[in-house]
Formats: sequence, C-alpha cells, structure tokens
Amino acid sequence: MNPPKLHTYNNMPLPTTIIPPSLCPAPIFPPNHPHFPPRNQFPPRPIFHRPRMATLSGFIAGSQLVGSSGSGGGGGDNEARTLIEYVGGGGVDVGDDLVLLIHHLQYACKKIAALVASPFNSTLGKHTGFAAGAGSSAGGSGRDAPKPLDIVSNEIILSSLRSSGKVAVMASEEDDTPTWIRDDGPFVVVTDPLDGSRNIDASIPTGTIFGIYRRLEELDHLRTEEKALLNSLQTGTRLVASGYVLYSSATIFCASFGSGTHAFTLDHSTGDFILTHPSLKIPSRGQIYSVNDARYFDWPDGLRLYIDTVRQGKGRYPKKYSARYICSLVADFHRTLLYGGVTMNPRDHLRLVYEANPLSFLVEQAGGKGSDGKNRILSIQPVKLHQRLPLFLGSCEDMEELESYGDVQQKVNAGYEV
Ligand SMILES: O=P(O)(O)OC[C@H]1O[C@](O)(COP(=O)(O)O)[C@@H](O)[C@@H]1O
Repeated sequence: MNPPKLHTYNNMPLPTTIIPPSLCPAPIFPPNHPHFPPRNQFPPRPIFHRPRMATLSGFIAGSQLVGSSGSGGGGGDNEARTLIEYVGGGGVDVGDDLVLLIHHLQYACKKIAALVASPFNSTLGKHTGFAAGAGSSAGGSGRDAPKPLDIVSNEIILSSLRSSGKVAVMASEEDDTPTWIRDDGPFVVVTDPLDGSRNIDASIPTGTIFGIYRRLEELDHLRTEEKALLNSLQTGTRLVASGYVLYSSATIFCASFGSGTHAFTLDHSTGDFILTHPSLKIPSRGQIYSVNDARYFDWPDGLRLYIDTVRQGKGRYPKKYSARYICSLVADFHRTLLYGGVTMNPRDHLRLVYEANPLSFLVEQAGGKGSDGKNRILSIQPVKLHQRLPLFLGSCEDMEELESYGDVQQKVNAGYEV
C-alpha cells in the first residue's frame, strides 16, 4: 500500500484519505485535517502542471479512458485532471468559494462510497439505533421511509458542508425543513444524499444528487426559517452547479458548472476523482427506454402508445427499442447520458427540488431535455420543498417524440408495495 497522500490546492494541503467508516454512533466525517486551509486564505493560484503518465491514474487516463473517440473521449489530451484541479481553473474557473465547497462535497461522497460498500451495512441499523422509517417524515412512509444509510449519508453531507464555511443553507430530501448553517455562506445546497437506497441490501447502485444555488442576499432580512425555505425553493434556471455521484462498479462524480457536463471517476489508489468524460454529449437519439414497466396498466393512453410504438420499432426511429430499468435514478440517468434514450418515472414520485432540477440541469448541459411530460423542468417554480412530479429525462429527439403523445403523465398511483 502506498502511504496516504496529501493533495493540494493552491499549494495548500487538502485531506483526501478515506477513513473507513466506524459504526456507532453515526459517524460524522468533517474534513478537519490540521492543515486544512482556513477560509478566504488562498494564495494566488498556480498553473497546474500534472506529471504525464507518472501515476496509475495518469496511465489509465492516457491509455484508455481519456483520448478515445465518442462522448467519453477526451480529444487526445493525455493530461489527467482531478476534479479539484478542473474546477480550480484547469477546466473551468468557478471561484475559490465554490472550489472549496466542491472539495468538501467530494470528500463527503468518498465517505459515502466507502460506507455503501462496507460489510457492516447490514448491522448499521442495530448498532446505531436507527430503524428504517425513524426520524424525518420527509422521506415518506413504508418503502419510501429513510433507511439508516440515508440518515448517515445525510449527516456526512451536512457535516462536510458545515466545515466548508461556504454554505448558508442545506435542504435535504431526508429532512422536513432546510437546515440553516451560516448567515454569510454564499451558497445554497439541495441534495438527495442517497438515492436508490431501497435497493441497497442487494448492492444495487445508488447515488448522491446535489444542486447548488447562490444565497439570495435580498432575503437576508427575513426570519431564519423563511429565508431557509425561500432560498431552497429557487427555480432550476438559477442553478450555479449540479451533479450526482454514482456508487457502482466505479464511483463517478458527474457535474456541470454551467459550461457542459463532465464526469470524473474515482481512482481508489490515489483518492482523486479523475476527469474521464469531459464535455459529455448525450446522443440526440438512443434506442433505450427506462421505466417501471409493471405500472403499464396505470399509465395513460399516450404513454402506453408511445412505449408500444418504440418497442416495436414503429416510431420515428425504425429500430426496436430495448428496456433497461435499474430502479435507481442516478444509475438509470447515468446510462441514459452515455447511451441516449429516455429515462422516466411518469407518476408523481420524484422530487422537483432534490432530483428533477439537478438532473435536468445536467442533461440540458449535455444537450438533452428534462420535462414533466409537458413543461421544461428548470422553468417550474417549486412551491413546496418536497414537491413531487412526473420526470422524463433524455435525448432531444426521443423526448420530443415522447412529448408528442401528449398524455404521458401517470395520474393513478395505486400505492405500490415494492
Ligand atoms: O417505484 P418506482 O416508481 O419505480 O420508483 C423508483 C424510483 O424511486 C427511487 O428509488 C427514489 O425514491 P426515493 O426518493 O423514495 O428513494 C429512484 O431511485 C427510482 O428511480
């Protein structure tokens, strides 16, 4: 094993070592390394010079992942860039405040990645006293109820955002109300800390989804609860950045800062997220639809007709479509970004603030569309924190064809058991 390595930003060391999660009590993982740079004290930025092919990550990026043709290609650039280098000016310059926030967020996600892969998950509930369904009512009841891992993931993210010193308020799918963190935090973070957790016992992929807005300074005079809520209810068009982290055979941090969508793969040997999919472009048409097909008889006529048509190869694209449904939104969305097609949940199930807006921002930045079947998601004004709606995300041509069937939103929600 190589000794743990200290990564740097502007010549200041950053903590990136993954500490194995302990079980009891619920672990909080603040990036509290003694060398962590105090806020607002970055020296001037250096130009990043990366050693070419000097590390495993450089070798992999140069020889296989980056440089191939197609949406995952890097255009022949052999340089391996980490996420932090990328946002710190190597790819886009998002400003020191956001770099620091992203650093803390990626740190939290590495903790969650280690946690979901931990052999101790099955006993987490017993050791921590978390029972599925305990705590917040935000996650719903029954199969929607938060699981121990949801709650721990939520704590990990909240703790990291607090440590960043850059977040005014965090609104989480796991909490009934937003958490006000600090008055001078420049950003607002909305998050689903662990989407797809209902499948976690079967080791099916899960993911973290996040959106970042600026704090609305014009609301600073309001009461804390009021400004926390209103800051969290911003329309998706105001997103500064959004992303997801997929916990699967690879851990992938996919994000947009308003100039394209880019994916970074965790190199477990160094702890770095390495740029593997710069400027992702969703194909203008795919040949895959992704939906919970068991709901077929609860679908409206338009949606049934659309699916019946494309699966027979009788749509605008004369090939028979395939079905893929993992039942884990981040995983289904990630595949759709890479291969094209449409991923959908036509009933009022997914959340506008935590899921629909961040993913719509990403798909639009990759050249695709996000809609509720009728309206562009990013233009919908949220009126409730936990507002649910039908969600359709995908390739432009597939989305246009789907929407041409008009009647695609499922109104019947029979209270499914599984
Ligand atoms: O039961 P359905 O309608 O197929 O919904 C499955 C969807 O629900 C989710 O599990 C999210 O639900 P939660 O937000 O309640 O965790 C997604 O990951 C998945 O795409």
